[in-house]
Amino acid sequence: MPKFSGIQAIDLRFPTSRLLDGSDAMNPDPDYSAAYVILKTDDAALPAGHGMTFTIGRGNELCVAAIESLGKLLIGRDLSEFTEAPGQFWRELTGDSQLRWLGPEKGVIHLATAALVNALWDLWAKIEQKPLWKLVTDFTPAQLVNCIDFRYLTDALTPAEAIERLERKVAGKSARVEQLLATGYPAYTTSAGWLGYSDEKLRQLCRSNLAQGWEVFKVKVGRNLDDDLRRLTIIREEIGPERRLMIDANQVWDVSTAIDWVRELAKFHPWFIEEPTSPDDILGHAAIAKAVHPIAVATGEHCANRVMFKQFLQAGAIGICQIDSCRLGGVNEVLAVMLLAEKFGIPVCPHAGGVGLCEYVQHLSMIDFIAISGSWENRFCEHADHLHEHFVHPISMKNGRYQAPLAPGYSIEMLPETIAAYRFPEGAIWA
Ligand SMILES: C[C@H](O)[C@@H](O)CC(=O)C(=O)O
Ligand SMILES: [Mg+2]
Repeated sequence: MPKFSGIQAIDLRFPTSRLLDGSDAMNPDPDYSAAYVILKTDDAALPAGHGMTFTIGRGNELCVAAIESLGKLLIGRDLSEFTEAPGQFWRELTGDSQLRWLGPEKGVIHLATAALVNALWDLWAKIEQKPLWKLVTDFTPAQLVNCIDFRYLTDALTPAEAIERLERKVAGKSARVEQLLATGYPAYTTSAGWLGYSDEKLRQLCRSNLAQGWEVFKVKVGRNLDDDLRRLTIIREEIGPERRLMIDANQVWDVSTAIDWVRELAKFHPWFIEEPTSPDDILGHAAIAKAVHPIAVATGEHCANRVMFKQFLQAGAIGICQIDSCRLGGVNEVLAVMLLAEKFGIPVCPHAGGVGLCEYVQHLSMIDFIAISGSWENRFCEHADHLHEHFVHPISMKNGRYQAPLAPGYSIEMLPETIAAYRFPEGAIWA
């Protein structure tokens, strides 16, 4: 049986702040970055697993160090320990008694968990010669549930209930695979509305995105109310009154400011307000949700773990669940949150963009559609048009929809020339 034999953790940074791509009210100058992992086994005939976690620049080196510390737990273990009991393996990786003190299951150590766990899944899917979404949706309900650590969840969802809920979706799975392959998964774009872009650039990008077939748009708000009113007027002029529009404040407001500000913007009919306040304030989100109804409240890109998501759902604090492929501890924990969201009847609209996040989350939305919620109604996977050229198997979009990836793996492997050029600080881009 192959054993894990080596881990390489690499600091990759992309200078996106130079053009203010990705800028918002809280993060004015992000340099999209990846703490990138290559996971090897002692079987030279097997491919390597690739994974990454996402940061916005400074501090990426902390994730690299955490990946190196956590990665030592894998070395010498059999690959089959992961593939036969993925949930138990995940618990062991996140449960190391000394490393766990750094979280538990939050912050840098959990970002590192995501990079390693995602590399494990990439490796498994490559060995099975399937894209990740197909690997997971081919599981029986019991196999899928076996991927999840249910500790801290059973007051909301037990493994037995999860299996029973998944069983209900089995009959329609193959029809949904056909539908997905025929049309792709619905998406929305954030590319037009970064906060640092000029009004003219916002207008031009709305036009070019409409021409490419985009129907659903998200724009950044929250730094200055007059700017928001002007920018939302522009975007409504361009996309019209009917298309869906969402707004994202990236955590800048107190609860009462959020309520007042969103009421001022309500005339633009946003579908949801994203991250209106601290990502840890569950009751604050619940208060905002009540006050701004029927505008939904969305959060998740900074939601640390499945326990926090459980409470957001139990408290009725969110109308949209934004799983994040790198903030949660990789595929296993994302599956747990998607099952919880299904139980509470809340649509999953993953956070994406950054670098690599679109490549990852397309698989997760497809798993949700085929095997978990069985629906794409009111569900859109985020898209942003940056840095896809760096991937061996980049996303493919048509008419604002993600086309199902067909290459084996989790679509996250980067080109060797990218890894050489963007390595921080020694790569040519940074020299
Ligand atoms: C700093 C990131 O670009 C952030 O603005 C992304 C985000 O909030 C989103 O895509 O949503
Ligand atoms: Mg956001």
